[in-house]
Amino acid sequence: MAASNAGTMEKRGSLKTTDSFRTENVPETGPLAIIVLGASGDLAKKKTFPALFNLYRQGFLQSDEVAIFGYARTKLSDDELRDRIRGYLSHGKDNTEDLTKFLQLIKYVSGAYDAEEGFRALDKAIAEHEASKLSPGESPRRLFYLALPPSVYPSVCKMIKFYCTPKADLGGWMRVVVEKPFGKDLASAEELSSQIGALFDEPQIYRIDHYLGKELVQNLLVLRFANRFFLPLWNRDHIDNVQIVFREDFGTEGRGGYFDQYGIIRDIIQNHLLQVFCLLAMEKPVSIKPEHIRDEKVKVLQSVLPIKDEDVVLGQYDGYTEDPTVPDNSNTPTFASVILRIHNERWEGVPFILKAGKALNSRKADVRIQFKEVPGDIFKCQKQGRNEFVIRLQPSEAMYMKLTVKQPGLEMSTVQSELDLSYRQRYQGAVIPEAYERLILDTIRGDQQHFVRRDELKEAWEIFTPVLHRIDGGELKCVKYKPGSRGPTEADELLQRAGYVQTHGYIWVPPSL
Ligand SMILES: NC(=O)C1=CN([C@@H]2O[C@H](COP(=O)(O)OP(=O)(O)OC[C@H]3O[C@@H](n4cnc5c(N)ncnc54)[C@H](OP(=O)(O)O)[C@@H]3O)[C@@H](O)[C@H]2O)C=CC1
Ligand SMILES: O=C1O[C@H](COP(=O)(O)O)[C@@H](O)[C@H](O)[C@H]1O
Repeated sequence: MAASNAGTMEKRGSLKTTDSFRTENVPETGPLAIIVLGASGDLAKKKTFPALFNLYRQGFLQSDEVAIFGYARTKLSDDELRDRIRGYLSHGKDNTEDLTKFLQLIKYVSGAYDAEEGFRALDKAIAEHEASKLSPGESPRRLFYLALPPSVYPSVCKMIKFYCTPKADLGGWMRVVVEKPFGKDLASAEELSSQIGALFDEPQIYRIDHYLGKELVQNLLVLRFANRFFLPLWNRDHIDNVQIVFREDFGTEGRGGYFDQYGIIRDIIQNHLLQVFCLLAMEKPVSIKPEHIRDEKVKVLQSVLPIKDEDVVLGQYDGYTEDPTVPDNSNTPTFASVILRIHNERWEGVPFILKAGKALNSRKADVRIQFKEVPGDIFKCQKQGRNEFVIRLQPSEAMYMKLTVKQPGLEMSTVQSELDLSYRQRYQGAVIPEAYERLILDTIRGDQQHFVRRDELKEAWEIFTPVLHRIDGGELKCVKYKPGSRGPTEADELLQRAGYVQTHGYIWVPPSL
């Protein structure tokens, strides 16, 4: 969030659990400890601490109840950790009062991820904070954020369960946020789920997928179920094909070692794009309660047919293997286009094309719903293009409908135009929160709506595991593409085969203010 937006932010009162979303019978107030495990790492400095700072600036975290603890193996003093993260919070304005006060809330404890000593020291530091802040009738709240490689989740979860659980007589809660990738395939994800599930109940586990925290992703259910327009059209009778696309204009720079073990399907498609897919394709939930929404997501995932090889295109950009941490013979895809087909009454025959790539020609993520042609084309305008509803998730959040209108003037000719809802123009001055900010706030409030439930994750892995095993086994190969391009031409051919008809000569330009 831009620092310049700070002026438009409202200060909020102390955190309260929202009744309509309450998942546990928890006390609403009491000292709050946020523990960032892996505090020395990349995610912590780039996302977790900035999100916490933004929550603090907006008054969602208050000095009289919150303390933040960083934990990692690296030996650091409190001040050294603060100096490491300062630059990621300040946006160039180094010593604002808010920043200085926020940094003072942070303490650092160093220790191993599998030894009790460090976790006992962490527990002691948290307990001191709680003892100093606890008032009668209140209970401590502990939020553990695992900004760590998944390989250490089991041991870290054991340590926090055994050494950092608040004393039973104090009540309160403890919640654990785990990052993706949650496993590498169905079997490993299930094993990890069992290990963590043996220690914590499902309402304590927050499997984060930061795409679920993006403004326009959160808008999808509202769009679909609060607008009469869409209700009758959102099905196989009217929709021809759906694309969910993620593009990045940079490669795996600095993350090659991690990326090569996972690839683009595990990094983006199996989680981020599949979550968007669920929200687009699921049936209407009974209510907006987290469990009702997640029940519907599971159902639609269960209706996805096995992926066929001919519905997959894999790519790897030229130069990817030049990274010294990537093997020369790597078959890891940095690009993939995969068609999902749903076997149900609403979607039979409608391809959902999920496409993601690194080192492409642009950075954007959007959803493109292409409608079928109008029967009985009396204006002979079919060639000009089909109706499309496009949801631009990022950057420049927007949604627009491509439609055919009469060209202004004396002639009766038609032209493609759009109904455009560009957020920057329509909601001037509004602050769109960072995904992590929103999701951490949800965790504090006990709202699991935007987190992935265990059975949902299992279904997601069921869909992709056969393809992933075939890639890992070298049976499905990547084609090369040029960095800075659209990706492999084979992906465009796949799209055409799926029935997508491109509108030539039409480009949507985000309106300027
Ligand atoms: N970075 C990003 O942009 C994103 C990351 N994620 C996920 O978030 C989690 C953290 O990511 P990120 O911060 O990039 O990871 P890092 O590689 O930066 O690791 C975080 C910290 O974990 C410790 N660590 C690193 N490797 C190991 C290891 N093999 N064994 C034990 N400890 C280790 C290090 O701390 P120390 O040595 O001090 O203990 C390190 O500072 C991962 O699950 C990642 O997939 C998800 C989305 C985006
Ligand atoms: O989870 C991940 O997401 C980022 C892209 O996130 P965005 O919010 O900037 O779209 C991606 O770069 C990274 O590879 C992946 O691990």
